[in-house]
Amino acid sequence: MTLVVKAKQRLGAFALDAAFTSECGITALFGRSGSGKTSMIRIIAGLARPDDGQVILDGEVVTDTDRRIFVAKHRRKFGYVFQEARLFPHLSVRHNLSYGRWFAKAAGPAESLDRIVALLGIENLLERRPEKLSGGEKQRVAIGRALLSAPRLLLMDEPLAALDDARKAEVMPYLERLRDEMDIPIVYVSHSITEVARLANQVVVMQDGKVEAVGSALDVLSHPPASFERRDAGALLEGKVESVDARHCIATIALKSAQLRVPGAMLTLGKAVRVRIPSRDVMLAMREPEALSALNILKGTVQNMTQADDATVDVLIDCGGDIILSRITSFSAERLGVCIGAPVFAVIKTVALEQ
Ligand SMILES: Nc1ncnc2c1ncn2[C@@H]1O[C@H](COP(=O)(O)OP(=O)(O)OP(=O)(O)O)[C@@H](O)[C@H]1O
Repeated sequence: MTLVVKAKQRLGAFALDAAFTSECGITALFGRSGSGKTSMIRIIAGLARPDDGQVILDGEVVTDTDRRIFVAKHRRKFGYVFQEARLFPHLSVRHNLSYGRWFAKAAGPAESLDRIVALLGIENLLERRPEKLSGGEKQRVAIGRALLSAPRLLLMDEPLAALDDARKAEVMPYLERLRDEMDIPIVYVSHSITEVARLANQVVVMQDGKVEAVGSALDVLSHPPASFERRDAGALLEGKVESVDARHCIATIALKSAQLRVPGAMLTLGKAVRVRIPSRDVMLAMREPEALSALNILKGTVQNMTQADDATVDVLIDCGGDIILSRITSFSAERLGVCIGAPVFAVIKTVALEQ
């Protein structure tokens, strides 16, 4: 599946001028509030016409301003999930789901209700009305309803933004299953680095109506573009659970060549996981530190250094093919003599497991 989007649109004082191509899996549209993510998704959905642009899914043109093609939104057979679940309050969960299916009849073979219900873990909710569901449960039903309409593409606009952290954590594994088990491409709008780090295969970073960076999640997040909130900068790495020390609740994750220890006794051996290491949580040492409480100290070589406005330096460290980012003050960089090519030790204070 390939989605090609090119769009120019003037919205009051705001000018959208963005283009990207995405392949299968989850493509995250990521960026600050007002960067143009929703405007972009509205154009893909057919909820808005660009002044100039194209939307092409797998070779089928659904918008082309030059050729005056604009397929109406209900004929695009795209599914939508919004921030609010928007379920019918007077219908049970089962009937809300059937509503999605009813649309699918025109669209082609529908996914089996049982499969979707099991995928989203909503078996026990089928007879309930939406008012008796938690926010996370409502959102899972909304996703189920969208999937049952047999969409060719699923558009999700901040689907977790209205949920608290506990509900977000509840829904996230279902989104992962959706990504891994359903053959439906997803465009996922978010301004949460945690969601993007955990879910996205590809990331399109939006800034002031333009695409600032595009690429695999691992690449884009580990080489953060200028617009990234500085607190969001960090490395995203993939690895496998190599061993679990149940007594100490510590798992060892094997990366390309480095190993990381992370808290977590419940992990399955061999499971593929992602870890995110915020750059502000990585200190540098020029000699191997001893007797530290930090679980992870990686040896590497400085590959690049970028000076920021606030008297800090982002240091890119190559640890045998695993790239770690460290943010230190310019003062520390000078005092330690950190320079490109220097051997260093990265002392990692926290590792977030995005399993
Ligand atoms: N119909 C409109 N008329 C005028 N300005 C608009 C219109 N729609 C959107 N805008 C402006 O376009 C800009 C981009 O809005 P958009 O909703 O696409 O951003 P976003 O990245 O999705 O933001 P958020 O994360 O806050 O939802 C904003 O400055 C918004 O005020």
